[in-house]
Amino acid sequence: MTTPAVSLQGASLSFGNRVLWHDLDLEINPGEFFAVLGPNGSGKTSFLRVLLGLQPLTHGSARINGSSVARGSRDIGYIPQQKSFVPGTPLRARDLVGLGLDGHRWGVRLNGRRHRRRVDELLDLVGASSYAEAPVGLLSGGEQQRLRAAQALATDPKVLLCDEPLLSLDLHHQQAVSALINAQCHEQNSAVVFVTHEINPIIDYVDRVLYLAGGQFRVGAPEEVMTTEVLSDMYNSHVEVIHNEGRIIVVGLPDATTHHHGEED
Ligand SMILES: Nc1ncnc2c1ncn2[C@@H]1O[C@H](COP(=O)(O)OP(=O)(O)OP(=O)(O)O)[C@@H](O)[C@H]1O
Repeated sequence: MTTPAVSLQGASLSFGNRVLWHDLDLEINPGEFFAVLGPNGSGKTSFLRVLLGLQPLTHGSARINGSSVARGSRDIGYIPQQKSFVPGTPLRARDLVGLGLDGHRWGVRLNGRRHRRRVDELLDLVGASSYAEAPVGLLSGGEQQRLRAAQALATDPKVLLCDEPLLSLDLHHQQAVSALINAQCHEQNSAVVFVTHEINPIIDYVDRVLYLAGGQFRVGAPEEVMTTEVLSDMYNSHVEVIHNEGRIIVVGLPDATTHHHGEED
């Protein structure tokens, strides 16, 4: 039996009397593309922070490849939610990607030429070759974001955690970066946990979703979770889900962050 890449047992996370999720049992397998969806403040980033070992659970346990979560795990690649590098950051684009390769401190260190070739390959895959030598602080938000994706993929991680990795990318680069993440998942057998507000750019790749809203969660295939019935129940308000030509359109979302099940508003 394969060890799950990610495993949560009886996991709950609350801040004060605010419950983000409660009693979550979940296993994510190697080679599975797992999307985490939900409105602002529903706990998507907190979910990644639990897996990164940065956020303790209120109850339950979280494991990565069979071991308790720990900060700095070499099994994990992470594309953080976008924050800009300041203009004076003393790194070129290729240095940033190279840091991903160098992160394998105990692994086989690539020699100079192979290192350079791999960095060039990754820069090319995210369409960043033309600005390889540019200081990162001078690049646009989307250009920086593509480098972060390349850096995370450089480590060939067993578990790839992505926090809104397509944010501020144009359509062409959204497609390129999501295809690259999909290849890491379905060809290299990494488990991908992909936080997003919008499922459509990755709809062809997603195996299962975790939908968080109003202190509740649902897990299942997109067609099981993204339905009028399920989302209306979670939001406690009528939400219409339209499936059209392979896309999912959700209409009439209330502000779920101010409504918490089990609480008096
Ligand atoms: N350390 C903390 N202490 C107290 N509250 C916190 C802490 N971390 C997160 N929260 C709260 O938990 C909620 C969930 O935050 P989180 O960033 O996980 O949401 P999110 O789903 O990623 O939101 P967004 O879509 O806006 O990025 C927020 O209301 C946030 O203020």
